[in-house]
Amino acid sequence: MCVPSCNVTLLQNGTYLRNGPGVWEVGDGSALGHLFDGYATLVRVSFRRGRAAGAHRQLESDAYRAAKERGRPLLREFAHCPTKPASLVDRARGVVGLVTGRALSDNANVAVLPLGDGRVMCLTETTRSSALIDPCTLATIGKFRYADALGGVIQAGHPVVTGSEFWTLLPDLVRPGHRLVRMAAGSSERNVVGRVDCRGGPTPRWLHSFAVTENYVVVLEMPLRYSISSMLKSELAQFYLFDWLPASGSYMHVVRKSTGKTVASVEVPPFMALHFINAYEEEGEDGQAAAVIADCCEYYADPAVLDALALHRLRSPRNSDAFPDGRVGRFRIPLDGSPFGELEAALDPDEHGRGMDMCSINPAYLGKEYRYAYGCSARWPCNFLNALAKIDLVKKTAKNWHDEDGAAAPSEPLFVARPGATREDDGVVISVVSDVHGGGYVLVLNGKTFGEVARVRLPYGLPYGFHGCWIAGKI
Ligand SMILES: CC(=O)/C=C/C=C(C)/C=C/C1=C(C)CCCC1(C)C
Ligand SMILES: CC(/C=C/C=O)=C\C=C\C=O
Ligand SMILES: [Fe+2]
Repeated sequence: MCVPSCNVTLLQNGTYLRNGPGVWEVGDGSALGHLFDGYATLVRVSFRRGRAAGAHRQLESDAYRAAKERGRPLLREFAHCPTKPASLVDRARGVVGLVTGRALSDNANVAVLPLGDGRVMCLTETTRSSALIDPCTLATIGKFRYADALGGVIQAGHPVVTGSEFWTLLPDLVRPGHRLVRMAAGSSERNVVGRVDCRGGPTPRWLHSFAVTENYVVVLEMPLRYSISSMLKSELAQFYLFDWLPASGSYMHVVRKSTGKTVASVEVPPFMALHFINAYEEEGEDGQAAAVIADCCEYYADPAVLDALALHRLRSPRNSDAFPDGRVGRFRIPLDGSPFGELEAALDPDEHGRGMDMCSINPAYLGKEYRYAYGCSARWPCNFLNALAKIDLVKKTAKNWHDEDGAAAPSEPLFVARPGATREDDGVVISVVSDVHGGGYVLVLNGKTFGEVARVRLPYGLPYGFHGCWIAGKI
C-alpha cells in the first residue's frame, strides 16, 4: 500500500526498511498475545530529491499463511504454544516437529538485512525463518536456502552484517553452546569458525544478539536458559521458552575471529539484555588489546521486560505497569586470563530517562571505539518506550526527543551517515513514530543536534516496529 509523497529536506537519497510485528489477530479474532509474536509487517520509506514515499506489506511466511487459512496460529511463536498435545502420538509428533524445526514459526519479524550483494534477508530466531524480500515492492521472494549442511533449528536474532560478510551464532540445544559461523557476501554457505561452550548447566542460554570488535566476537551468557521441557511438552516455561536461573551464573566470552578460539571466558555480575549496542578493543600499554569493552541495553538483571511486552500490559492504562528501567550496561572483559569481568552503567540513566533499548550507531564505527549511540528511552513512567535519546558516551550525557504529548511510541532510531561525513554524528536519525491517536509519522532528526529535520505524516498509523536498515542510492 502506498502513502503519498511529502516534501522533506534530506541529506541523501536512499531507502529505509524496517521489520517488526504487525498482525496479531487471524480468523475470528484468534489472537497472539505478545509483542514479539505479531506476524511480520515490512515498512519502506524511500527518500529521493527531498521527497519521501512509503509502503508497507505483510511478509508471507508459512506461519502467517497457515494462520490465515486455518483461522488460528498453528506454529510455536515466542510466547505462543499451539494446543497442548492430547496423546502420546501428539507428543511424539511435537518432538519431531521440534527436532526438524517444522513446529517452530518462520515468522521473520525481527530484522531486515541487506547482505551486501543485492539480496535482502528477513529473519527471526528460527533457522527456517530466513527469507529473501524485494526491497522495492516488499514482496516475499522465498526462503533463503543455506547452501551448507549445518542444520540446527535456532539462530541468533541479530546477525552482524558488514558489506562483505555475515556473522551469526547457532545455538546448540544438545551440547549447550553456540556455533560461530561466517558467510561471505554473494554466498549462501555458512562456515563454522568456532564454538563457545555455555558454562554452568545442561541447557544453552538465550541469546538474541551478540557483538563484534575488529578482531573478536563477544558472546553473552545471561541466566535466561532454554527450557528443553517447555519445548518437549509444548508448554510455556517461566518466561515463555526460557527459565530464569541466576544461580547458574552470568558469563561473557570472547572468540577470536581469525581462529575461532575462545580467548576469554569471564564471570560477570548478573544481567539481562536483548541488544548489544557496540563493542571495541581497549589497548594496553604494549599496544595490544588488553580488554574488550561491550555495551548493551541492560535491565538490572531482571527478565520482567519480557512480560512487560505482553499485549495486555502494553494496552493497560499508560501509567500503570510502567516499562522496566534500563541502562547502557558496559562490560569490561579482560583478555589477560583474569576470571572476572566488570559491568557498570556507562552513564547515569537519568540522562536518557527510564528505559533504554533499540539502539543504533554510525555503522562505520561497528567494532571500533565510538562515542554516540541513538536509542529508545522513556522520559516519564509509561508502559512503553516513549522517547528517543542521543547518548554521548564520552561526556556521559544525553539529548532527548519526545512527541509533544509525550505519549507516542518512536521505533528504533536508525542513524544514517551523510555521504563524505568525517564526524561520527554527521548524519540523520530516522524513526517511525506511532502516536496515541492511531496515526503516525516518519521522523528525521539531525544526528548532531538531535533537532527535527522533518516529519512526514503518514495517512494511517503503523504498529511499533523492531529493527531497520538503510540502503543508500536507488534500489
Ligand atoms: C523481538 C525479540 O527481541 C525476540 C524475538 C524472538 C523470537 C521472535 C523468538 C522466537 C522463537 C520462535 C519463533 C519459535 C520458538 C523458538 C524461539 C526462538 C523462542
Ligand atoms: C525492547 C523492545 C521494545 C520495547 C518497547 O517499549 C523490543 C525488542 C525487540 C527485539 O527485537
Ligand atoms: Fe532485536
